[in-house]
Amino acid sequence: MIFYKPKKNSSHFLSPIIVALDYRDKNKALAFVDKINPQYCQLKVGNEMFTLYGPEWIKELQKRGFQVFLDLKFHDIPNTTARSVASAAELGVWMVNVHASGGGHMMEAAKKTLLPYGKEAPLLIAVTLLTSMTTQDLQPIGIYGEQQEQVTRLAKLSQDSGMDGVVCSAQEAQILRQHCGSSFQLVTPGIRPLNSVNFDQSRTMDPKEALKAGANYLVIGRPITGSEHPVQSLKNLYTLLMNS
Ligand SMILES: O=C(O)c1cc(=O)[nH]c(=O)n1[C@@H]1O[C@H](COP(=O)(O)O)[C@@H](O)[C@H]1O
Repeated sequence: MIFYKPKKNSSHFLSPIIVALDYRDKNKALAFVDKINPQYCQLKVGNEMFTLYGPEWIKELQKRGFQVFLDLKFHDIPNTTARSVASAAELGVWMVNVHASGGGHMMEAAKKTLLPYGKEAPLLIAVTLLTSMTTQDLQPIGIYGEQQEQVTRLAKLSQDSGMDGVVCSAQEAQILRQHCGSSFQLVTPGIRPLNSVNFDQSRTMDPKEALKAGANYLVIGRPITGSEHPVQSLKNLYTLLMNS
């Protein structure tokens, strides 16, 4: 099993699991977080919890030793996006993301703003095509062709614009490995262990298969946080991946 580096040039290694902390209630989130160990996973804070609880919530998680992926999917003009990414860096988060469809100028500006942070800069990741979307969803938004073509096009643009990696579905991991090489980070939501419900996700994959396909990180929310025993579900997944 391969472990992954937390920040560029760091000698510490991280679990491949990122748990999406999509809770409305902070106390419910803490009831889970306080029973797990940072060795098992990193934590992703998205729009729901950040809107409610802000930077203090990030600090609470960092105080407990967790690396935080701030998933606010910035998508704006280059100047605004760059300043937002710099604000994320000020929070000391481990990973932050933007939407690749914001374009090359936007991503380059975001990358440039992180230069002063050197080794302390968060990993900067671009979302390609949301894992809830299928080929049928593309035409109404003016994109003709297959989902995989769109993901590949945006992943290459992201790499050329200096991103450390992309968010994609694990279904595209293998092809992106071929196009983008081995050091480009592939962060894959839509992870669904056998017998779990897809909900609104379309492009899904089993966790072991996702790692085999070339994903670096597996983003997983409801199959863990919505399960009857979230702590046990996380530990089981960790053990499964470590023993594979
Ligand atoms: O950027 C993300 O994290 C993301 C991108 C994407 O394409 N698909 C996607 O599901 N996500 C996030 O990954 C998490 C998936 O959660 P579950 O579907 O509950 O496992 C959610 O927090 C989403 O916001």
